[in-house]
Amino acid sequence: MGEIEDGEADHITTDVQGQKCALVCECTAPESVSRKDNLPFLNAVLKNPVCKLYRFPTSDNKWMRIREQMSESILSFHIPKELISLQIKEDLCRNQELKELGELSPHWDNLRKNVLTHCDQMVNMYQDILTELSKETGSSFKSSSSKGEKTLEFVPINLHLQRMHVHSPHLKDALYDVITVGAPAAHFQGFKNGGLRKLLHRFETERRNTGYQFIYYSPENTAKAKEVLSNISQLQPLIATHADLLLNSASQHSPESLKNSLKMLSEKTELFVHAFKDQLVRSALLALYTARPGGVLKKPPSPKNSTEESSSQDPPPPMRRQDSIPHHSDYDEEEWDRVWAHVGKSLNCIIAMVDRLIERDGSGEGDDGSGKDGEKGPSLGDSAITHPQEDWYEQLYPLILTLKDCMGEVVNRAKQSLTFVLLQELAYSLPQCLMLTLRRDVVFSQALAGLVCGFIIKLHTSLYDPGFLEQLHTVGLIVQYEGLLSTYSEEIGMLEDMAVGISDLKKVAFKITEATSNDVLPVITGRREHYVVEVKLPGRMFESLPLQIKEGQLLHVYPVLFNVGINEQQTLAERFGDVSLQESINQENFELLKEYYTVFMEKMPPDYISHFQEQNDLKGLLENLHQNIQAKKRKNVEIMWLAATICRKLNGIRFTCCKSAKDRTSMSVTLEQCSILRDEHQLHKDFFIRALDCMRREGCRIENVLKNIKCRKYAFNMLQLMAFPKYYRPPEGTYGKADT
Ligand SMILES: O=P(O)(O)O[C@H]1[C@H](O)[C@@H](O)[C@H](O)[C@H](O)[C@@H]1OP(=O)(O)O
Repeated sequence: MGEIEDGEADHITTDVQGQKCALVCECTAPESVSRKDNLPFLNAVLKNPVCKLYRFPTSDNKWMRIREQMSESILSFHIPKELISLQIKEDLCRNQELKELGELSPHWDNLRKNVLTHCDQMVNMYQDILTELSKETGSSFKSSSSKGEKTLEFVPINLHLQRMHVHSPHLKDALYDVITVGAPAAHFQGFKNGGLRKLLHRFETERRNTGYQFIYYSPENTAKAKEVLSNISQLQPLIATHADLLLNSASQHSPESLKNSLKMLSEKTELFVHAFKDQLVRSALLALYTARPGGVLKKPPSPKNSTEESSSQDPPPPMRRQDSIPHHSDYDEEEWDRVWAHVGKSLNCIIAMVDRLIERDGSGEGDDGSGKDGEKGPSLGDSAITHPQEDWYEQLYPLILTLKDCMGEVVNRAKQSLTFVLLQELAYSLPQCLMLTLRRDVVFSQALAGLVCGFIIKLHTSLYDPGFLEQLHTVGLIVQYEGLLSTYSEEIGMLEDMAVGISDLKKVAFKITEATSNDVLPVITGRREHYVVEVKLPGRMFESLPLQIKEGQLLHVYPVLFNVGINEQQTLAERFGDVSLQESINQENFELLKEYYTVFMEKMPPDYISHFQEQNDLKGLLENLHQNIQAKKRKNVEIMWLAATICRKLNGIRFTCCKSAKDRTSMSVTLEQCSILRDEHQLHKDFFIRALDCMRREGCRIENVLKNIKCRKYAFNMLQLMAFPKYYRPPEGTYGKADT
């Protein structure tokens, strides 16, 4: 398999007989190292800890004590359930909007009916999955052997916190966390046609080139349509509430309160008006116009001057070629501008009226009703003529009604036109399009469960580190994934799924709130393009946070993935297959990591940076990583070590993944742990291999194998191991045929 050439296969195992490091004891008690008051919070999400204690010699012949801990998380099930509920809501809402699209010409109407049938089926499927998952109360672990189960599709495989706590004689205690989890992938759908990265690309290319019977909107524009729809649905009720509050202030005749209410109303209305500035709304309105019965243009609506990238080059479908084709001029493009501008004008009327009321209240003078700027809104009219003693409520009420009406009109038109954009996305290639959405949801759910788990643990361990908290709200957190998948056979598809799932995590932001009850489980809000995960902290912990975080500032994450296949399949890929997927993933993610580093250097305070630079040579490490990625060396595990080191130095969240997070992952995390002990805690160099073997033989990871497949053996055979890089081979007696 190649690795023998290096002269490394003389010993398949790295075990040194007779010279064992000491595994002092096993315990099941949760870790007691961090601040005690944080424990209930962490214990609410971590379950079934397995602990192992070791004692290893240091280079100056003292002893270091190591506590290794591995815990499951109830977030494995909680997050998928939260997410599926949200996705059902989002899809139900979209289906409703499709139904409310109004009258369409027969072609579009049939298309819509077809889309709705499939979308309803899809929602039913999500509901069934949610029902099944809800039966799993209290579950916190999905084993590797259940990875293909349909009802557990959204649940991450074998998710654990792998923690190493080091007490070394001369150094401060240190904690090293890695989240271990099976690569987020759609095992139930399988990998016959590849994974998301390829499938999405292929789907988009085909869709772009098959403009027949629907209008092509780019993924960016479809996403924009969803964003505007979501903004509308949030802003409209908010504006209505602020308008009612303004009326309330008016009836109380309170100038201060009136001013404040007006300020809020103005801000929200401006946001609302701004939301429609997009050219997409304009082009979508025209498109919808053509899809109404009789509303046909000579040409399909061309988004040439709009944000649209390309439109169908194919001839319009037959039903467009009617004799009674109206001219472009039949469509009054300016009507939208008028409707839209009415909202702004209505607001101006309200502002003018409030100014006038307050002014006259103060001066007791009369008014000619002409308004300050002389501009009259759509219905200000005679109601602007007012007197000091008049009821403020009476004066404002009709204006508020007008604002709400104008807003309703805008919302109605924009909603329908943008829903029409969504119909185009769904219209092509049903039901493949929905299966692709399902696949992306499944993969994302697994990735998100891991991320939330990692975030909460990171927050818990670094809660009293001011540098970390500053970084959290000014820069955001790097989340680094180490992938060990091969670029051969099925694992290509897994890696393609994983790459998209991890990249989709960019759409997630965190928000920390104060827990008001004992329920500290995270809550998710949002929709597919943008989710917010609310993490609740008990009062005392919440109080210690910086103001920006307490005020609800969104905290962002920057996911990066580096993959290096290490097994016999990777040897085949290198010899006879293709490793370009791994190469491009590593190259692309290196750029992302570099970008993060640049922002980190720019945004963190100068004092912090100068201290940071004294301690770390991040520039050098990044350069080294870059060179290793460019070098295109086989099984270059240096890439993983460098990426992990950079992540640790940048205070990031570490993940290690392979197909099941059981065998290869166990080899990698144990190697990482021992390498840290050697490089950071003066582990005696003669004991490096012994410590490694000891951990693999008796540590938490062999327990992980046991809990997954009920057998205490890593699922490797001798032949496979010959292909593994040297330090990834477990000791004799710990591997063999296992029924996985
Ligand atoms: O935890 P993994 O490394 O993904 O487990 C693999 C193992 O590496 C491989 O040798 C073995 O043949 C199996 O394919 C394992 O995967 P399972 O998902 O079957 O546990």
